[in-house]
Amino acid sequence: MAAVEVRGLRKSYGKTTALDDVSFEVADGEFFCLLGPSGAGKTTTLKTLAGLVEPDAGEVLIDQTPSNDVEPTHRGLAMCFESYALYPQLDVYGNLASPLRSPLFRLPASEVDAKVRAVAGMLGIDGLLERPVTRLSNGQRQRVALGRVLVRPARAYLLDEPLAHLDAKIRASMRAELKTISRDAGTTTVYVTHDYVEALSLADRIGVIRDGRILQSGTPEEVWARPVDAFVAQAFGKPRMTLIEGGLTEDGFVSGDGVLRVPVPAVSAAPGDAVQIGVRPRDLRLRLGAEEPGAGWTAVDGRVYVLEHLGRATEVTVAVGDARLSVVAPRAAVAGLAADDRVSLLIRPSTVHVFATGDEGKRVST
Ligand SMILES: Nc1ncnc2c1ncn2[C@@H]1O[C@H](COP(=O)(O)OP(=O)(O)OP(=O)(O)O)[C@@H](O)[C@H]1O
Repeated sequence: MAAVEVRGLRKSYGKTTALDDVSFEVADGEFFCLLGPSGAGKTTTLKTLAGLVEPDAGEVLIDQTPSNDVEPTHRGLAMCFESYALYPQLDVYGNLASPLRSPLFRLPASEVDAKVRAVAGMLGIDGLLERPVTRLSNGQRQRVALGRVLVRPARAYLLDEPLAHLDAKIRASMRAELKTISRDAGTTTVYVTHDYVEALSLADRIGVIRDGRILQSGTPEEVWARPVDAFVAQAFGKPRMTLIEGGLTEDGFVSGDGVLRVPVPAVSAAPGDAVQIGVRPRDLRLRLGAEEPGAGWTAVDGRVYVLEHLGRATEVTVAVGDARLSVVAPRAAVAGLAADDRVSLLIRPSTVHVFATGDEGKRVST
C-alpha cells in the first residue's frame, strides 16, 4: 500500500471552478473520506488522483513521488465509480476475474479463482457467480462493481460513493464489511461520500469539501467536536446543529432580539461582536417537571413551536423569542406536550459552539 497526497489542486471547466486549491494527505493504510454536497468537487479530486483528469495546477504524490506525469494505469490505484460499468456479456465471475486477467497482473488461473471467490464471499455475492450481470438488481450490480475494484492488487483504492445504490440495511452491513476489510488488509482508501454517517463510521480522517475547497481535515472526533466553521458544523448530525445569530456580551451570548441568553465557553472575540452560536440537538435536554438544572447546566425558557415524531424519539423545536432550538427526546417523555406549551431547555455552555456570522462563519470558541 502507499501514501497518497494532493497539493494545491486547481481545476476549472470554463467558468466553473471545480477545484480551488485542494490539498490533503492520506497516510499509508489510512481510510480517508472526502465528504461534501453535490458539485463540491469530490469526483474531480478522485479522478485527478487517478490520472483521469489533468489539473490546471497542483501536484499528485504517490508515496512522496510526484506523479502528475505517470499514466493512470501505472499509478497502481484502483478506482470505483458510482456509475458501475460491468461487462454485460459476462457473468458475475467473469466480471470479477477480468481485471486480474489484464496483462498488467498475469496471475495464474488458480490464483485468480481464489481471489474472485474470496472477494465474492466478502461482498455476499458468492451465490451469484454464474449469474449474467444483466440479471442482477442494482444493489447486486454495485457490489460486483466494488468487487472488481477490491479484487485488484493496488497501492490505494479510490471509491466514489460505492454504496450509494444499496438499500439501508445492506449499506450498513457493507459499511461494516468495508471497514473490516480495510483495517485487516491495511489498505489505503480515499472514499467519496455525501453521507456524514458513512464518513463518521468509516473514516480514520475526514476532509470536508465545499465549492472545490477543503474546509477542514480531521478525525471524526475533531470535525464533530471542533468544527472550524458553521458549514462544517451543520454538515454533521441529524437534526442539524441549530445556529442562532446574535452578539457577545460580558456574560455570554444574547440573541438578536435579546430574548435568548446563554453563557458560552472561552472565545477569541470581544463583547459587542456579532456572532452566531451553534447547539447540537443532542447536547440539549428538555427540562421535564420541576427538575433542578444540575451543575454546569443553564435553563432557558420558551414555548413548544413544533413536535415531529421520529419513531421512538420526538424532535421538539422550541421557540425562545425569534430563535428556534431543536432537541430530541424520548417519545414517551413528551407525550403530553403540545404546540405553544411552555417548556424549559437545559444547555451546557461547554457544548455551545461560537462562530462568526455567515454561512461559513469561522469558529471563535477556543
Ligand atoms: N467534465 C466536466 N465538464 C464541465 N464541468 C464539470 C466536469 N466535471 C465536473 N464539472 C463541474 O465541476 C464541479 C465539481 O464536480 P464534481 O463531479 O467533482 O462534484 P462532486 O462533489 O463529485 O458532486 P456529486 O456528489 O454530485 O457527484 C461541478 O460544478 C461540476 O458541474
